[in-house]
Amino acid sequence: MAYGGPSMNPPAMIGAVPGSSNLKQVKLERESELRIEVSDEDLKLRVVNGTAEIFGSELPPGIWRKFPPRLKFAVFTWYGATIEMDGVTETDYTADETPMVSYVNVHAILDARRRFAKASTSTDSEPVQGPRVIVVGPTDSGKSTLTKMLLSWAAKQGWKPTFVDLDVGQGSITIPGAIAATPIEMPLDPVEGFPLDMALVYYFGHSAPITSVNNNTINNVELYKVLVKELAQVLETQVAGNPESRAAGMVINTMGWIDGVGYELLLHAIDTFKASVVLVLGQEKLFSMLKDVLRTKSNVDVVKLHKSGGVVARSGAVRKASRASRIKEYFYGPSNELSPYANTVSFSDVQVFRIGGGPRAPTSALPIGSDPVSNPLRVTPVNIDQGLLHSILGVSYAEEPDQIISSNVSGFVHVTEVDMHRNKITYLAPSPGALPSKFLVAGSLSLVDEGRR
Ligand SMILES: Nc1ncnc2c1ncn2[C@@H]1O[C@H](COP(=O)(O)OP(=O)(O)OP(=O)(O)O)[C@@H](O)[C@H]1O
Repeated sequence: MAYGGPSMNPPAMIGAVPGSSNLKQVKLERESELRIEVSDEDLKLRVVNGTAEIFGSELPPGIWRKFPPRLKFAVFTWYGATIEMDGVTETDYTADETPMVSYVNVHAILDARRRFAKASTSTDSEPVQGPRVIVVGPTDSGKSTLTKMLLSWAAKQGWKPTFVDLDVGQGSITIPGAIAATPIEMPLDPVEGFPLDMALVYYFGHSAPITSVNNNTINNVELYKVLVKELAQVLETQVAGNPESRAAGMVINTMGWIDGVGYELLLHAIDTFKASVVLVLGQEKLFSMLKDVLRTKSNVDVVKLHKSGGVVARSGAVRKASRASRIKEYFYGPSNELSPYANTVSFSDVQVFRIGGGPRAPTSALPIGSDPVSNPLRVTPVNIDQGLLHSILGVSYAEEPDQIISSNVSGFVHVTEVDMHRNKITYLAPSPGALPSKFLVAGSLSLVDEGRR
């Protein structure tokens, strides 16, 4: 099997379907895929013949599915299929060189380990832990995509693995700026993505551990580590009481930041989650560094995998736009089918906090002898004023302000109006009614509301 770089074959088209200018059929040979970037309009697609899957999730035969604008995905077939599309794509081409066989081989090994762990549950006093897989690699190496495949293939076989998302840049469970985990009980829907109802979410509040806001560098590396630890500890307790989820293990997605502090954070995540399999996508250097540093740990396997030629590289601007659309998706749904609820409350009904000392103060602005580095874990009340307009705030489950760092959030609100005359704040929330808590957490994430997409 050959895999690696892109192989752009002219679409193996059966041709336009008579009677409709936008209908076309594509015949896919075994182990090939149709790579699609949806244009600015929805695309409809169905499997006419054979079987095909999108990132590990099988498409039901004959049924039209609608894919929203700008979605990038591949329809892969193991044994051959005919696909029908209705609509105009930005791009679509078939590729027969994919790393899918190596990915499914990894799945087979994980499956065997899950079975071994499950069998041990009933016999051993110290049950074996199922595989804890962490997917690492540079930006745009296909980490999220491989994560989805491994989860969907596992769920298809009846496992309920836990998905852990540490990528605050994209935030696939809820929104960017959050780290979260959720059990996966069914293959993932290619449009809806990850289920939200059982998610355990911590709000970090920034799109990267070190960010720049209004030309000020904000270093929240400590906070990131603390939240990763909190999440790991809670999952550890949950898994300890649940043999099914312990045997199924975890699949952990990480940020594409792999140098310097980013590398340290990867090691921190590997250690904190006690990862047993490290999958390194598309980078020789990272692979050998990790292999070397983890060589003394006999229970950790470091595996190198090829990046798929279909992964679409995104510029900084595209990433920013995709973060904004991810946040909109949280409030409006993937196909703009939901309506968030607007609520207006008095300033006194809520308390907003920020974690960390904000930007570093220049030494010259501080009293002599004082430390220019502010406490990275300090929880400070925030005055409600126009500065909060457009902010995305996490609704904390904390009962007291000093529990804010260690508390998960019930969801997010988007501040759409701050009325300084009436001391009222208006926000959008995904569900109606009063907020489950009055403690709100602010970070540097915001969304300038352009209304519905
Ligand atoms: N085989 C493929 N064909 C078409 N599109 C693909 C394929 N694989 C991945 N993509 C698309 O490429 C984009 C980037 O992939 P993905 O999000 O998996 O990369 P990543 O490494 O997780 O990115 P990040 O650096 O943001 O974490 C996504 O939009 C994904 O749907």
